[in-house]
Amino acid sequence: MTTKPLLEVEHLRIDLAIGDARFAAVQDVSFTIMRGETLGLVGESGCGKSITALSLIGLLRPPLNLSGGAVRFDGQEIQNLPADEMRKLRGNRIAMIFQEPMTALNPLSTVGRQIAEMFVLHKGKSWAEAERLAIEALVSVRVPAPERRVKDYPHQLSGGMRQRVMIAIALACDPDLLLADEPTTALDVTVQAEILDLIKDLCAARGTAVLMISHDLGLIANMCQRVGVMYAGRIVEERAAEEIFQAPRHPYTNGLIASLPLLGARARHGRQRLKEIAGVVPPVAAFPQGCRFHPRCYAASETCRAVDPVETHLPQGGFVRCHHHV
Ligand SMILES: Nc1ncnc2c1ncn2[C@@H]1O[C@H](COP(=O)(O)OP(=O)(O)OP(=O)(O)O)[C@@H](O)[C@H]1O
Repeated sequence: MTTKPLLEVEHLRIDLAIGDARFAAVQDVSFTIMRGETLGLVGESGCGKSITALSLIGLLRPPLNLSGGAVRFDGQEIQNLPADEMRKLRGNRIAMIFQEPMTALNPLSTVGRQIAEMFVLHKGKSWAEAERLAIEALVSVRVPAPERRVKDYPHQLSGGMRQRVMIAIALACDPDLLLADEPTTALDVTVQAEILDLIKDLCAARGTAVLMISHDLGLIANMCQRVGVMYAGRIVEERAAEEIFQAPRHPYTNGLIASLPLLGARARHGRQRLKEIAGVVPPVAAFPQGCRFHPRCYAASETCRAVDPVETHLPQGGFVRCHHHV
């Protein structure tokens, strides 16, 4: 018996409109997520990670639009779903948490009310029942004194507590898939680790699949079974997390790993200079011809300047998109 993926994304294309011109901000992006699996998307700022996640649940707005490819969720094509059906899917079966919970939470409503709303809207519960479930949801995300906290407004909570509330809202309806876009970037390092552990534990216990987005390869390596490395609107390498970390095949992945701080060395020497990849991700309208990474790549050749590399599928699973991959 073959198991079908929970999410299948095929040849996704997202266009950015500038005046009358259209530029592919994301092009030919394909990946799958199995039930209960955690896939990481990693890459520098501006690579297209967030807009990829937003496109999956119909949240792209002009000047961006999903212009090609297919998104199948649990066997159903959802890229052209009518808005009301997409709204039902969102929150109920696919949930999302963002970097800054303050922007996603309503400042004028108590956190208890905002969690309870999920049970009323999506599960048809009465308000009395939903308020009881909201307290249980706060217990599950390890918020102390939940009976008191449900009466708090978002601004009365710390950043870490707000993110716990967002997780409680996201997981309230027991979704099959959680999209987590830089969920800890705005938090202190110690709080970051607690929130990541919480996401990992809750999703593992409930069998929730996760698409985890971060610019931090270290975080992704800890959280994910498989990793897709994005550069300039493309996935350039996609493999099992341990393999990619031990033996990167794409020069960009190699550069990301080389720029990670080595904790041991830093502890010994106090400070450590990181090897950065020279240059920055170009804006969408200035993606280069040929391989989009070639202007920053140590291995670039004439072929790379002229010919866009295709995905080379690897015998042990996954792929790499590079003319000179190792
Ligand atoms: N509303 C918008 N209008 C114009 N360009 C946009 C808009 N949203 C995103 N972009 C562009 O699309 C590209 C991809 O952005 P995206 O936010 O997905 O990148 P990212 O990899 O998630 O980085 P970050 O972590 O900074 O969000 C970037 O070049 C960005 O400038």
